[in-house]
Amino acid sequence: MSHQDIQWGIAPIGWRNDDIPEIGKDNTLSHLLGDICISGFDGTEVGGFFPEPDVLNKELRLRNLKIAGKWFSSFIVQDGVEKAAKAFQEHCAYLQKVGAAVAVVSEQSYSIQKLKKNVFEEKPEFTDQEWDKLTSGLNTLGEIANEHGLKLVFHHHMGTGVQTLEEVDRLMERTDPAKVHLLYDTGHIYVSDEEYMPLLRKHMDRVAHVHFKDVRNHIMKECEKDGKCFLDSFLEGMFTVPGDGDLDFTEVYDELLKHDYKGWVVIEAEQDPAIAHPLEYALIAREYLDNNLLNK
Ligand SMILES: O=C1C[C@@H](O)[C@H](O)[C@@H](O)C1=O
Ligand SMILES: [Co+2]
Repeated sequence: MSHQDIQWGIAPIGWRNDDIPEIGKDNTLSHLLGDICISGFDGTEVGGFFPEPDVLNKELRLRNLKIAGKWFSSFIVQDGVEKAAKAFQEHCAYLQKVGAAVAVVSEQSYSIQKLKKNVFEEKPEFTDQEWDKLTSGLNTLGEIANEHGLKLVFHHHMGTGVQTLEEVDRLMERTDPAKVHLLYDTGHIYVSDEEYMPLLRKHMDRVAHVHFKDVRNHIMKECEKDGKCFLDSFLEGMFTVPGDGDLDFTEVYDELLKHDYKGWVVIEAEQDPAIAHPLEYALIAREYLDNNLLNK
């Protein structure tokens, strides 16, 4: 159990957002990587605007930064696993070339993540048959990840068919632990279930990647009252970096250490960069981690 076993990253999502490409569109890769160095993180995840592996590797090497992983939207339930597997092969090949540890997978069949629907009430539910299709498909994708020296980490996510603890339970029960791991995202499970520790305590043995996303409670409540969609909720400021919201990350961190967690913890706080200065918020996170988790 040691601090050194954890690598600390910060996601590009505070600078540029793949779901709304207009926001922060002038923030370049150099700008992002420079800010990551200034705020003292070990690396990042790959954003949609990142270049080919050779170009990226040079930029990383010059700054001594690493890549943790990259998001992949699967549509196994809607389109079948063959189509997903083809795209996932390419995804994993890219990740292998940039030395990543994990491939982040989110099942986006019938997802309302990008739609103007009430994210607090209108999420999709999978049928028993769809669950079978999803879980066996994920095992197939997990084999592909393993062949590339990566771990498939499944991202439970607001507005999708795998959002609540109950749904994560079902997914974990029906997938092979050697092929499908879990990405624990504090912010998504808190907005979904209003608590974040039960999921971690229950599934710690499957957790192979972590997103530290903080939540501003009062904004979450307002967004819920107004029936906002996911994208509008984050544009309102529902999410922020650790130290600026209402979650207690000391509890989470203690649990990770207790179980000898070895892997990445990535700060991930989508906000509008025109409102929340990305470097300013990276430094808020840095100060919180240093004062409350790493040097206590
Ligand atoms: O890991 C993530 C990636 C984003 O694209 C997503 O919308 C965000 O909420 C998240 O947690
Ligand atoms: Co996340």
